[in-house]
Amino acid sequence: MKMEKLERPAINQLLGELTGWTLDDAAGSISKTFKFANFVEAFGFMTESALAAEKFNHHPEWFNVYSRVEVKLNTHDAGGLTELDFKLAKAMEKAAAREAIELGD
Ligand SMILES: C[C@H](O)[C@H](O)[C@H]1CNC2=NC(N)=NC(=O)C2=N1
Repeated sequence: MKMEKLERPAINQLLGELTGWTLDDAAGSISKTFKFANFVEAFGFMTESALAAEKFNHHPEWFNVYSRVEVKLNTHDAGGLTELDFKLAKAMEKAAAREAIELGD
């Protein structure tokens, strides 16, 4: 997996393959707030995402209250976004889809 910091055209292309993620250009990160039906579903999502994160050796910055999980992804080693962030974002999308109900942003 490449660890080069991505430039804006590549970021826009990869962002287009995701749903509901926001680019913070200044911070060099992407964010999404996942909302579930309850804490168990939110935590199921976090558990599955954590396993993906370990597999990729790429870890999210996130904040959970009850059924809401706010996620921010960037590559601190590269000082911005890399393909790893988008790989993890896709894995998190899959993990969210596997929970019974994802209420959206
Ligand atoms: C030493 C260790 O492999 C690195 O610090 C990894 C771990 N997980 C990571 N996670 C994220 N999000 N960014 C990184 O740069 C990163 N680096």
